[in-house]
Amino acid sequence: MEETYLYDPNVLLKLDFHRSPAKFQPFISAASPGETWLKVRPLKDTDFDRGFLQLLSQLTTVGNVSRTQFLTRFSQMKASGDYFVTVIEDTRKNEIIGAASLVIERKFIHNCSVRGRLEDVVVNDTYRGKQLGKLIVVTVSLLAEHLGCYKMSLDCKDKLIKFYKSLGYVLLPGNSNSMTIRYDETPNLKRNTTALGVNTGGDACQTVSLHLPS
Ligand SMILES: CC(=O)SCCNC(=O)CCNC(=O)[C@H](O)C(C)(C)COP(=O)(O)OP(=O)(O)OC[C@H]1O[C@@H](n2cnc3c(N)ncnc32)[C@H](O)[C@@H]1OP(=O)(O)O
Repeated sequence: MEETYLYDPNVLLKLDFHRSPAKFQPFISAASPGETWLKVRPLKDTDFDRGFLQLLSQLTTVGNVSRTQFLTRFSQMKASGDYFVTVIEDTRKNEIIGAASLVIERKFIHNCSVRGRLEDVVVNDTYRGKQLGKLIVVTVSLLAEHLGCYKMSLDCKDKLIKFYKSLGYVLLPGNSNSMTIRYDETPNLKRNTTALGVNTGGDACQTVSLHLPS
């Protein structure tokens, strides 16, 4: 059966991992991830059967997504051209073990420029601590630069700030608050209003930006 990539996989081979401040020991990259059985590549339409959604459920609630729903969303993302869902596969097991998404946002400002947002970063818990988190985040960060983004940002919990700082992301002074209004919970305007902007310690999110050298 023919498989479809979300985007051109060859673009990942062009990324220069020496541009990243991340310290890889030993050195690895998307083109050479350190093991013959590891593959860094764009999401494929067949990854429904490689445990992609099960992996995402280690990050947040996925729900009961059917194959049809998955394929419809995949087609929409591919048609838009602005979604770069990137995965790490353990080819021995035919299983997706890491993922991160770059979403391109098109702007009028800065001469109709584009910026990137880093979303949905996760590594299978049995594979953590082996540089794969760094590998997948650096891959999509370099991809953002390659695609012409003037900056990339992300929201994360406080405990991950150190991780993202080691990859070049910084908290911008006076401009690192993440604010959210949720529409998927029982409507309760008073509660939502109260929650906005309140620092809830370890669960609070921070906005961290990567400014790419010009
Ligand atoms: C923008 C977003 O999507 S934010 C959401 C991030 N995702 C999650 O929280 C989902 C659950 N967590 C995970 O999937 C993983 O822990 C990840 C993706 C955060 C990290 O994956 P790993 O493969 O373990 O990362 P990796 O091995 O590259 O570790 C890099 C460094 O970050 C540190 N680190 C990794 N995870 C954590 C954590 N949860 N808390 C604190 N430090 C961490 C490691 O100790 C390591 O430090 P070192 O280089 O000094 O030894």
